This record gives sequence, C-alpha cells and structure tokens, in this order.
Amino acid sequence: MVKIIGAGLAGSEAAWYLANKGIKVKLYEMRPFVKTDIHQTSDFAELVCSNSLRSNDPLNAVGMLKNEMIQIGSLILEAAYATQVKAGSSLAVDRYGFSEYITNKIRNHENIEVINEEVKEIDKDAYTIVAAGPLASSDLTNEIQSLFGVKKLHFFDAVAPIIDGSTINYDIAYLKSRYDKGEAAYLNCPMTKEQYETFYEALTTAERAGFKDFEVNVFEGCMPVEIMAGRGIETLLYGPLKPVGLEKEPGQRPHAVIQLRQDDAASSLYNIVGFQTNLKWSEQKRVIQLIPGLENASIVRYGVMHKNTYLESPGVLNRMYQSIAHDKVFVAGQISGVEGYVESAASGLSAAFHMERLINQKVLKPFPEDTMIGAMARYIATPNKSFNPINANLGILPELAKHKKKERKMLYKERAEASLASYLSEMI
Ligand SMILES: Cc1cc2nc3c(=O)[nH]c(=O)nc-3n(C[C@H](O)[C@H](O)[C@H](O)COP(=O)(O)OP(=O)(O)OC[C@H]3O[C@@H](n4cnc5c(N)ncnc54)[C@H](O)[C@@H]3O)c2cc1C
Repeated sequence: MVKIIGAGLAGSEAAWYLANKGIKVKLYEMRPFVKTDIHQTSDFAELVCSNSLRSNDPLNAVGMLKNEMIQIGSLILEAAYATQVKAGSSLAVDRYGFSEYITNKIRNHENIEVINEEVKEIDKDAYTIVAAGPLASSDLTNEIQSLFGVKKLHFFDAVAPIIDGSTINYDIAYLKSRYDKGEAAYLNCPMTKEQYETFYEALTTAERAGFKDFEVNVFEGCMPVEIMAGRGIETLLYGPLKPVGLEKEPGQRPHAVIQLRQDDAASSLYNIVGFQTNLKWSEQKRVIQLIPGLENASIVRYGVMHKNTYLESPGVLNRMYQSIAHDKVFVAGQISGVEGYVESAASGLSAAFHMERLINQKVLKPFPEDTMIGAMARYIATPNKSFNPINANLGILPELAKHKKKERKMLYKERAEASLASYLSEMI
C-alpha cells in the first residue's frame, strides 16, 4: 500500500499510475474540510490559476514533456485532451470539466481509497508520496521541514483575474492568434499609444495589497503585471502586451495588445493573459476597465497573490524524487522544486514510476537526462547555489554534438524520443 498526501496534479497522477499497476493506494486530500487560500472546489487536480497547460508544439520544452508523459501513462493529459478548449497552439482546458474527469476516474478506481483528511505526520517507514503542493497545510509543512532537516523556503506567486465574457465589447475586441498560428482562440484588445500611456500610468500608480517583501522574492515566470510594468514603460510591450503578429488588418499594428484566453468550454469566461496581479480589488477593476473592449467588464475572480512553499531539493531528493535519507518516502509536485501544472504532474508520474519499482524490488534507475522528464529530475537533485523552482525548458537538456542552429529543437526531440523508448523497453 502507498499513502499519497494531496490529490492535486502530482498526487492524482501518481495515484492513477500506481493503482493501474495493481498497487493499493490511500489518497489523502484535506479539502473540503481544510481549505487552502486559493483552491475553490473540492475536486482533485484543480487548476488554481490559468486554464492553460501551455504549448502543444512537440518541439517546445513543455510539448516535449507532454509527449513523454503520454508514453509513460498520464491521466492528467488524458483528462486535458478530453476537456480541451480552443487556444491556438496551446493546450487549454475547461477547468471544471478537467478536474471532474480526474476526480471521477480516481474515485471509481478499485485500487484507490480516498480519505478526506489533513495529514500532519509522515511515517518514514511507510511507502509515501508527499504531493501536498505549494499551499501545503502548515502542520504538514513543519513536519516536512523537520523530517528532511531543511529550512523552509517560499516565493510569491500571483493569479490573473477572470472576466465574464458577456461583458466584453466585441466591437473592439477581436479574435486572432499570434501570426495566425493555430486556431484564432484569443480575444485581443488593441491599444493606441495614448490609451497605453493612460493604462500604464494607472497600473503603476494603483494601490497594491499587503506583502511588503514580495518584490525581492517574486518568481520571474509568474510576475505580477504591476511589478513588471514598474521596470519601464516599454517592458510590457515586449512581454504580455506585445502587439506583433496581432494586427487586425495587415499593416495596422496597435501600440499594445492585451489578450484574453477562453477559460471554460462554454466560452463564457476569459482570463487576461499574463495579468497576474496583487493590486487591491477595487484598483484591479479601475485599471482593467481602462482596457479598450473591457470598459464594462465584470470581473468574476480577482487576481490574488500569496506564498508558495517548496523544498530545497538538492541533497534531500535524488533523481527519482526519492528521499535520500528515507528511501520509502518520495516528494512530488510543486513542493519538490518543479514549477507548473504539467511539470508537477510529470514529477508525480515520475515518483510513482520509481515507487512501483521499489515496491516490486525491480532495478531503480532515473529517467535519461536527455529526456525532459529526466532533465527536470536531474535539476532538482543537483546542488545549485541559487536553487529556484524549474519549468520545463530546453536549457536543462545536455548539449548536443555540433549541429546547425535551426536543427536544434528537432534534434533534442528526436534524441529524447529514442532515449525514452530504449529506457522504457529496458525497464519492463
Ligand atoms: C497561486 C498560484 C497560481 C499558479 N498558477 C499557475 C499557472 O497559471 N500555471 C501553471 O502551470 N502553474 C501554476 N502554479 C504552479 C503549480 O503548477 C500549481 O500550484 C499546481 O497546482 C501544483 O501541483 P501540485 O500537485 O504540486 O499541488 P496542488 O495541485 O496544489 O495539490 C496539492 C493538494 O494537496 C492538498 N493538501 C495540502 N496539504 C495537505 C495535507 N496536510 N493533507 C492532505 N492534503 C493536503 C491540497 O488541498 C491540494 O489539493 C500556480 C501556483 C500557485 C500557488
């Protein structure tokens, strides 16, 4: 029997993998009895912010990771493709359908017992996967800290607001994907230079909520838009408000464009891309209503900002997400030092893969480091003076032999596919 703590992206993925291998799983989830600051439902694998699982391009790092997860057997991706909504070349999902799909599969699996309880202690001699996420309850966080003898770390993360689609002005907002790649699934709100300057002034002078120290600890990949804007008036124009490839008519490029991405299958909700924010709610409304097309927008969920806990994994976990000190205990998901929905699920899958082999006394061997799933595991287990949570990215793969620059991505992909296929056939 394996005890899994947390039915999030990582815990659900791990439970499903082990149960399908005939191993009994006790899956502990504290919601709905104990809530986190962010989760809103009691469903499993709830997406706490964006509804996007990012790029589907197999040459992109996260696209590569997805393909590897499918080879190994991923419930999260099965659910994502079953509940996909239009988002150009990205994989976005109907967030409620996605979580419901996973919850039903898990609850109906004969090898999984779901226990709605907060876990406060970890038995180091029992097979356990800790997958309690970045919002793990504080008693459990203290237990993790003392079990592994580490200093707790955190950074701050921010959530983007969600808009009621029926309140968008469609005379101004138009459908288009950047450079017309994929389906035109984004709504675009164009700005003139003057409109941008008014918006910029409001954004950078608006009142922020709480957290005096967050500017030093903010994670670059999920930075509040007001902090990014504070770096200079041009910064957003090269980031989330980049207008290139979004011209409504050829040759008529707006000064800036704010994009909205469909948030549910009914296309009734839209989130503002790259607009994670920690502004006071009244200020969010004021700033958002300055965006052309959103003059009367109704905000159904405001952006928020909060602490995000993770373990400094090098020296604590090995390349199989297994504790070095307590070999029956694995740690997976965002709390293990990976960052992102897909990455969290991938680490859950990886931990479960190795856990099954440990229980069945098979050889333990990390995934090859030239696969994305293996490169991420190597990153979290390798000593690093400034350890930070990691997204899938091509920079963590081993260098290629001499090659032409334009062949690089294809070579990474082909090398990873061959490596994973040979590893999986060896590991049977
Ligand atoms: C505010 C915020 C916004 C984010 N936005 C994005 C985004 O837009 N895109 C993206 O790719 N990533 C995002 N992330 C990062 C990350 O991908 C998500 O946090 C993801 O949900 C992590 O998956 P997980 O399985 O590790 O944790 P979770 O999905 O949070 O699952 C952990 C589960 O454990 C449960 N739990 C906690 N403590 C206990 C306990 N003691 N006993 C029992 N159960 C417990 C929780 O209730 C939860 O269900 C965001 C993170 C945060 C915090």
